[in-house]
Amino acid sequence: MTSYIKIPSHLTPSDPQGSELLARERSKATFDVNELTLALYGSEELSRFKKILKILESDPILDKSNIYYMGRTELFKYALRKDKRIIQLAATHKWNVDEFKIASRLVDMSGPYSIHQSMFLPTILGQGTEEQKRKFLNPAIRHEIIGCYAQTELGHGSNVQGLETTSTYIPETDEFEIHTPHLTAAKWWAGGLGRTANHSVVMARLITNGQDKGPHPFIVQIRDLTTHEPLPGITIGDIGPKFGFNTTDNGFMLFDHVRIPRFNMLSKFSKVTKGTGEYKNPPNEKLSYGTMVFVRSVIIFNAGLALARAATISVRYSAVRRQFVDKENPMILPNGQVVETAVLDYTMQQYRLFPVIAQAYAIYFTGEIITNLYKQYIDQSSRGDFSLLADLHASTSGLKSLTSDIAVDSIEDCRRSCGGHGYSNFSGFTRFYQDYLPNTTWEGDNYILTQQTARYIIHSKQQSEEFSLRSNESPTIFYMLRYLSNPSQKCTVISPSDFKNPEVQLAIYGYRAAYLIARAVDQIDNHKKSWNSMLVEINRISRAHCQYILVHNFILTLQPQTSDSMNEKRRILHNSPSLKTVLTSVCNLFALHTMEKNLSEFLESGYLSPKQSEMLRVQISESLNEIRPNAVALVDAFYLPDYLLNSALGRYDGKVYETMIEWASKEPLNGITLDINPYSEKLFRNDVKAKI
Ligand SMILES: CCCCCCCCCC/C=C\CCCCCCCCCC(=O)SCCNC(=O)CCNC(=O)[C@H](O)C(C)(C)COP(=O)(O)OP(=O)(O)OC[C@H]1O[C@@H](n2cnc3c(N)ncnc32)[C@H](O)[C@@H]1OP(=O)(O)O
Ligand SMILES: Cc1cc2nc3c(=O)[nH]c(=O)nc-3n(C[C@H](O)[C@H](O)[C@H](O)COP(=O)(O)OP(=O)(O)OC[C@H]3O[C@@H](n4cnc5c(N)ncnc54)[C@H](O)[C@@H]3O)c2cc1C
Repeated sequence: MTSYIKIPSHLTPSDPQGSELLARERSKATFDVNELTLALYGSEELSRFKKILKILESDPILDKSNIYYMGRTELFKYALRKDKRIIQLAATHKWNVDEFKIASRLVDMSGPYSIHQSMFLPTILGQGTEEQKRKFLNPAIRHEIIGCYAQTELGHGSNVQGLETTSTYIPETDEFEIHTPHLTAAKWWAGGLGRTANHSVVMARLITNGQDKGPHPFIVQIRDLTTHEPLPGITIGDIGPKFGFNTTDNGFMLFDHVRIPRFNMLSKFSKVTKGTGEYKNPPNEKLSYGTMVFVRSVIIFNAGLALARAATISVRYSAVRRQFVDKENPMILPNGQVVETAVLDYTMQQYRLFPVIAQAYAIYFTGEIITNLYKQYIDQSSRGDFSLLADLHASTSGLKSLTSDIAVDSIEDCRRSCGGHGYSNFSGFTRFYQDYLPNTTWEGDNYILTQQTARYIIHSKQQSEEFSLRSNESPTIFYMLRYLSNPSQKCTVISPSDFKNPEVQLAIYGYRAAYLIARAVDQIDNHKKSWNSMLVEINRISRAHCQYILVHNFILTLQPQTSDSMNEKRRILHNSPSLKTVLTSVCNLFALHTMEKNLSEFLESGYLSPKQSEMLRVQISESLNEIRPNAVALVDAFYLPDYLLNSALGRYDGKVYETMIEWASKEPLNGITLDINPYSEKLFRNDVKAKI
């Protein structure tokens, strides 16, 4: 890339250098970083990750050094080029789906094909018959057709039952007619629709024999495969600039009585019979919402990765950034020189950043568990057993909401923890934050989704006689029985270190959740409170329940398991006392910091006393001290390469200042000649200064 300013090459940052500071941090670690990385990835995935990284890093088309200077159109073209390149590389190197996902994660830019891969393919896979898969899935996997997922409309997104687009069965021709009856029925937001897709999953109300059967998925070809023009009766466009996610062409679409064959209704679960138009009910009414359950489970896992990334940048930078001399405890180099204190040594910075490391680990482990639960559901449902669906829907809804909220808040906290440089695009936070942000809205607005979780839990409590039976089918709410059966118990903590006991932590979380649930049920059942009047409480219930799940899963991950049930990753963890020790500190910090952030609810439940809450704070400070020597190593273990981070602040080698000035010298604004005379006619001369 072109530099427009020559930076004097003899200048280096004042000592100590960033690389030296990070090396000192790394030498303090009490555990083997490589071992923890292996326990997170597993040896097979790690070696695939390294192999793919090497390919991507050296590919000129996937070079990221210019992207901070691009505007929307240029960025979009870059995104299209890189999407094509990944597909070509996948073919050359024969990548499987997991390898393809690794490459997409590393390249880290939503693109015109993202929704094709994340929603169009999974919808056909999950909702199509074998015949439909042969017709649509195989060419879609080969990217011979490119699809999008058009569910949301201009007037409705959250309320799927309120969608207005219709798909009416026409027995005479054995077709469906897709139509947009009102402006509010215009499809809106679909990723890849604006300029790219030639096919779409369209969620439309199925009307047959005059009866409205509600939203169902249909495959509609929307553009000509040769000219790429919209097909007759279809109007399509890009919806315009957005807060972020500008590398994807989110689009709008209107249908004017467009006919498609009956075959194109995805019919794995519900069908319309040829000629009679008879409707066959699905085994569960909500199976057509299946793609949303899948994507929500992916969002939970991705929240852990986003937190790991934010923590990596901010912790490394805080170890390099120095500000003021802490006179009571100055930073002294091996040569005796007193230097300014690394900002990571300020306890306030630790209190802001170390919980983010803990959130990343906590959500990563739950992400893995939810991914496995989803796989188990898919396995059972292929045999006609849908018993896990209600619990899976409830837990993915609440966890998607909680984890993406945590991630959005923490990414911004991490960015601010980098001071002024956090505001520069070179921090690696700007596009990352903008592109992450819609995770709190898409795939279900986070406040709406908590109603799904709370409703499931409240129903379970209301049917408490059968609750014990149902809890066997409901792996995520079994805990409640224990606490509901003895509501007057008190927390047993008598000293700060008692808070480190996992049983104590689970009891505190369990009582608080059970208390909120019992109180809401009382308000609804005995005081006839309306659902709407209870929405704030309902949100609290879902969050309390999901925080319990996160803490529970972290503790479970660290507990000894029978060797048969242990996979390679868990075996590495359990065979290493030093890993278990450091992750136990991280787990404690997650549990206790989350508790402190929600202290009013724990106190209100009466289970925790004000005296105990003081001890809680003492123990949090203790946990921060435990983590301090391992902070950099704990983020290094995430193994997020510089290629992914694209951050001057979070570089592995600590060369923060050298990179900041080098990247600034490439700002194209530095290359244009300006006429700043306010009286001259010309505002700009676009001639570029001599290139260096
Ligand atoms: C070769 C290359 C291969 C490459 C492969 C690469 C693969 C990469 C994979 C990567 C994957 C993902 C990456 C992540 C990127 C994500 C990008 C996402 C982009 C954004 C896309 C979108 O936003 S699409 C639109 C999403 N829209 C929504 O989410 C809408 C939200 N609203 C709803 O879901 C519903 O309206 C509602 C749940 C809020 C309410 O529904 P409804 O009114 O119908 O129901 P009720 O509330 O009355 O409930 C009735 C009962 O139904 C139960 N229910 C509801 N929903 C579900 C469900 N989904 N599943 C199961 N059950 C459900 C509900 O609990 C009620 O039950 P009962 O109480 O028992 O009656
Ligand atoms: C970047 C991006 C990409 C997207 N990609 C796609 C895509 O590819 N395909 C697709 O189909 N869609 C897509 N969407 C749309 C997305 O799924 C919806 O925007 C989302 O589901 C929220 O719905 P809404 O916009 O209707 O919000 P609304 O429901 O209108 O929400 C507005 C406000 O009302 C509140 N609210 C609404 N109802 C209730 C209630 N019952 N109780 C309490 N509060 C309520 C909400 O909490 C929110 O604060 C995308 C959106 C974005 C931002």
